[in-house]
Amino acid sequence: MTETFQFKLLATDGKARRGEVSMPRGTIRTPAFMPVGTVGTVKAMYLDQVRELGADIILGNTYHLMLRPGPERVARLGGLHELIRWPYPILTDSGGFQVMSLSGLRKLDEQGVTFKSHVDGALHHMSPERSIEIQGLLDSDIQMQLDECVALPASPKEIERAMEMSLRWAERCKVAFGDQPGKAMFGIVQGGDIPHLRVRSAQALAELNLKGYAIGGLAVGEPQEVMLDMIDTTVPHMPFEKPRYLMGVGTPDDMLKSVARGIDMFDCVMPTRSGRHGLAFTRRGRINLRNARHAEDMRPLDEESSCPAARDYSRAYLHHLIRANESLGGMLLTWNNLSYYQDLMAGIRKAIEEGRFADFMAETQENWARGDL
Ligand SMILES: Nc1cc(N)c2c(=O)[nH][nH]c(=O)c2c1
Repeated sequence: MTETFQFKLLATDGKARRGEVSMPRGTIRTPAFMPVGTVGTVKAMYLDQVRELGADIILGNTYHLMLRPGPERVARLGGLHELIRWPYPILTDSGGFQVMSLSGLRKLDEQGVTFKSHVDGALHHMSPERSIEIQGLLDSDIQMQLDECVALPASPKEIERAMEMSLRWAERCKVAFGDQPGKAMFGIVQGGDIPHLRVRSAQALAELNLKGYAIGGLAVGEPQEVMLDMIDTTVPHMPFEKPRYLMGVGTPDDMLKSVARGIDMFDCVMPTRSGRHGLAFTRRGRINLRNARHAEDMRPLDEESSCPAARDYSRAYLHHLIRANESLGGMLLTWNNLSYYQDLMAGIRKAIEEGRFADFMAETQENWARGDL
């Protein structure tokens, strides 16, 4: 651990990178998957379980936390780490993405976003400066700039407008963040599915000399090949020596293919949300435990797994719990899924260290294709 924010590259294998982000609250081994701790909890998990599975960092959603318990209250209670009992790094998003997807958006202009809370209908305004202020009150370790993510498909004019405003907001967020040695503010590359706008955004953000950079505006419903094309377009214009974070991604296959293109950090609700709905991720692909074919299958999800949820419970029981809408069903499948995601990231890191990432990727995809155990 260090008193400052540092990123160092330990190994590369093709475009894949093995690195470490060192911060006062801990070290993040990259490539890293960040479980989403939406409202100060990784849903259906105890945070010590999340840590035991290998998570070095979790994500908090600024939109949800600003509505309740509220940033000033969290600050009075000692900050988010103290409140939720997670002493390791936390990354917070800016809130803008969820304002635009969850709230009753009322106005979006140069000053920021004005919206009605989905909780109580109260009116809120969030400027770039307020977003950074809120993330500071939460005592977030990695803070994201406020940006505007345009849902695809969208017109080139609309995508360019949003990208240029996001660049201006990035400059305002940098000023508001100031100089916080043990913390970082990341910029977010926008530009939709238009290559020259992606390049413009990445190059302009690089000029700001921020501590890390995210690729936003993807995982918003576009086909995987479009996402991968935009990663290929954007990464060469992102600073090589800074961490690269692909927001909202993704499935295990998305992450493998993105690591192969030079991405270091991921977050996604996929393992937690789909676990609560009965979907299990395993080394032999996905298993939907709602399916009647599991009703009398006494096999575990994966007897070779180190996770008790995968090794010690039958598919029949998991099927029963999910069909009965019992909390334990979502708890066990969330536990299994986060275990699988973290095991996959650990396998990726080791493969890059040993110069065999391409073989690891091919073997992993072959196992998925072989189907259920
Ligand atoms: N898929 C995405 C998930 C996200 N949380 C974000 C975000 O927070 N900001 N900007 C983005 O473009 C974005 C995309």
